[in-house]
Amino acid sequence: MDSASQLLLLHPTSVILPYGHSFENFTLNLYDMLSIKTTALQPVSAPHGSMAPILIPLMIVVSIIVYYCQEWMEFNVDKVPLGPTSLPFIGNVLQLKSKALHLSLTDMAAKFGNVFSMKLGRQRVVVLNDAQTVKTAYNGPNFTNRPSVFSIEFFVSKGFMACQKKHDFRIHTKLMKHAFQAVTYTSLGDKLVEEAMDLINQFDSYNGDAFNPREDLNLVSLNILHNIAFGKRYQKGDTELHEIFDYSSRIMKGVSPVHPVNLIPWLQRYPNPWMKDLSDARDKRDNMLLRFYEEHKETYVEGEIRDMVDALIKVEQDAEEAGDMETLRLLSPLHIITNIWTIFFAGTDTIHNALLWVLLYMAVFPEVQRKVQEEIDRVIGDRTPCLEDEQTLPYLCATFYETLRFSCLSLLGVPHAAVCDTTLNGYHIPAGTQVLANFWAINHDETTWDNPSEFRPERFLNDNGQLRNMKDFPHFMPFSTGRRACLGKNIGKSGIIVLSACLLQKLNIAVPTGEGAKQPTLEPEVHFDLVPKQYDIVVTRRDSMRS
Ligand code: HEM
Repeated sequence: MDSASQLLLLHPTSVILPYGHSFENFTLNLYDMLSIKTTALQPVSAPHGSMAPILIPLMIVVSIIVYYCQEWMEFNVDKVPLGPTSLPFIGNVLQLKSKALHLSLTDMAAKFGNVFSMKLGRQRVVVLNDAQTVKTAYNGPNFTNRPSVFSIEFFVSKGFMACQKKHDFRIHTKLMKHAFQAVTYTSLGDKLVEEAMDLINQFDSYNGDAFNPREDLNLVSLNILHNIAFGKRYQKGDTELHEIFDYSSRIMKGVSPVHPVNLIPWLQRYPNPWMKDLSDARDKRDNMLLRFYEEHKETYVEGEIRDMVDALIKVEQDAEEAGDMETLRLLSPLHIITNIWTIFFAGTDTIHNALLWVLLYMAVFPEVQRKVQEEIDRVIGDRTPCLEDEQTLPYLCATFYETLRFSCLSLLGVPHAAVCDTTLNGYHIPAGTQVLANFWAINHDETTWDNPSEFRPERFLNDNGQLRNMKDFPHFMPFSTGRRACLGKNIGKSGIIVLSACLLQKLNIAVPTGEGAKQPTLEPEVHFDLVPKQYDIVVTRRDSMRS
């Protein structure tokens, strides 16, 4: 989620971090807020004989007592999931290691149980730490909402992401699935190969010197998603690409839960620089995407679906012919571009992040890379890889799954919210409470995985080297589960597998060697997702190695 979230993604006043939003920034911002509040509370020299010197400390003490009585009631009377004692204003933020959020949450689960709660700022958030509980919650009807956050709704109010009405959400989902299917059956494979070939040429240009692949992979993932969504791809330096980067990064900052407009609600109603910046970014995005939409309308040819915009124009025309006003209501140009942009935003960062992990693991685990290449040579040979090859490359598929499990790039998924007052594992969860799944704990659970701290694609294969049935891994859900599970799962999987096949057919990836070479670490950086720390690799042509 979230570019979105990091998807975008997307989340609230309080406390959901958007995809890609650094957790470190989040905690720092809370400290800043706190220092502002404490400064604001400094008594300004009280007049002689005033009661202020006694009253203010007394009020503070009473507030603190009331705060802890409320917390005691929540745990012992309301029976919300147990959790660590919090501090007023900042909640449990100080107990979370910003550099190892996944470990902090897992430690808390060991202490308070697989369903625990904590406070982020003033909001109580419930964290689910085992596969069965996540399935119970996410596969049922009571946790299908997303938390409500002003700035997220500001950007996606016309789309499925912020939709809280069951009926409308169902229509949105049907439309989105339609858009995805249309793209999967058109030229997805060709688009992936085109990106892979450009990337190989780009890597060639480094002539075997060490380099950081982050920017190149960013462009590749943006191009894949933009091409699927709007039928356009870019070269480094294109003006339109800069505009996209510009408004996307402003939107990313804007959807942060600690953005001033989320923290101080009256800012949402009066003109101020923060609201102006949000409006400006939204206008730039909408103007560009509405232009793309109009261009598509003018050049649309019945029966030829070039991308998601065409797919939804077709549904729109079909609905017009059938007089289906119910569907048309959610197919205005603004609905169409908002939904497609959300998918673009959600997919770009996750693909980027997944590719970064794949390249890192290939460099650090050369034996795995060798096995992947041996399979590609045997099955594909010199032919250009295509979408259908996914079925015949079990070792590469297993490596993809192991990459998702081991890196746990989607650490907490996208936050859910309770639709109504409900219960989970005997605990009371009030309506609107945010719920997070700790996928790191699930992917590294020693009771379900054999030696989870080892990177071993073979765990997904049977004795004949074929992919095991995914039913053997009911605890593995890298794309989450239930009605809000990842919509781009197939594109994500095919995208990474086809790109990896193209790259590893032609290239060897290694860690830099020699004096002063920077060695990569497998430790992640905690954004909302888990992202590899900056690293360098060395890439050489396989054919040049053979000759
Ligand atoms: C390896 C790549 C990917 C992984 C690991 C991944 C994982 C996830 C996860 C864990 C969620 C949260 C689901 C939940 O809230 O329960 C999610 C949501 C989502 N993902 Fe992905 N994702 C990937 C790629 C993509 C791509 C390529 C796209 C778009 C083409 C995409 C679009 C979305 C959307 C739109 C949502 C929000 C769905 C909703 O709110 O109903 N994802 N993804």
